[in-house]
Amino acid sequence: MKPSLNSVSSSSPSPVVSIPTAPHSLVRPVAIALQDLAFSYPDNPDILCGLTVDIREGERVGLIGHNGCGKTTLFMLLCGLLAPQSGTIHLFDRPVEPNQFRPELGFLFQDPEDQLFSPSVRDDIAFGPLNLGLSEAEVHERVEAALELTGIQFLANRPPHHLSGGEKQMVAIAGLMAMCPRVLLYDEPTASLDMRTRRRLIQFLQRSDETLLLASHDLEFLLEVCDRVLLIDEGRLIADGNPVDIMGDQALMEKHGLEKPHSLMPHIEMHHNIRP
Ligand SMILES: Nc1ncnc2c1ncn2[C@@H]1O[C@H](COP(=O)(O)OP(=O)(O)OP(=O)(O)O)[C@@H](O)[C@H]1O
Repeated sequence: MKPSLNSVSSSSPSPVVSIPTAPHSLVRPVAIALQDLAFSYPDNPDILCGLTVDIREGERVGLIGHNGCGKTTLFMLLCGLLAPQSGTIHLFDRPVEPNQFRPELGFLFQDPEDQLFSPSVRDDIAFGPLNLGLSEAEVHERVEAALELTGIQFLANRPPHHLSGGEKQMVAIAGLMAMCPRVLLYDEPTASLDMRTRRRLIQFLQRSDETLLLASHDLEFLLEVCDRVLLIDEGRLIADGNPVDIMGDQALMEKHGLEKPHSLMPHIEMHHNIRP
């Protein structure tokens, strides 16, 4: 199917490649609503310029774009760690306020070191639920459930700072899951994972019911997990829709500094030069 060119925002100067995703996603309530979002750092202007997009509950959305296009910045805005210069962000119909804790939102940082600090993995996972004011029994239940969900029971008593990068990543994910968030932001979640752990994460995300927004340069990973992709460049939404159609569009991908994933390339027959 060829992408159709539709303008999805009246303030957007150029058309956005808009490719419909599964129709059932249209009837679910909106989890994240961005309206004309604009953001500049003091010494770095126009990181985001009028971004408008709705993400519905239960969608698994990949966020793609070249290095420095503003993916992590967008996540920090969604968490209220940064405030937009203009535009609005709503999470389940309530505006996101700067520095306001929203337990329904979880953010996996690009570097898991940034979110692990307790003496043991179990304590680390318990930290968030304890701060929600839950009873000891409820905290215990959530920690055990998160350990099981992520398959890291064997790490429960280890100090987080003695773990490998991939193990730390899974502990950080367990810590998020123990908060029972409805929306999860994952920033480069496969960056330090080996093939087996990456596969485990893919299966885990494929089974998850939460709304997911995943920023990644691992396009094969996004193809396996996501039902929708947003391509951003120069602070704007360039394409929005079906992952295979967007990532399979070589001209579109190359124009925005990306490469069509290998699995979407036409099959190339390999000829082995075998000498008798
Ligand atoms: N605190 C800051 N002050 C000034 N500029 C910043 C700051 N943080 C990030 N930037 C710049 O903002 C731009 C967007 O950065 P961001 O980290 O959001 O990009 P990204 O899309 O997540 O990149 P990557 O794919 O490399 O992780 C980059 O040019 C970056 O150098």
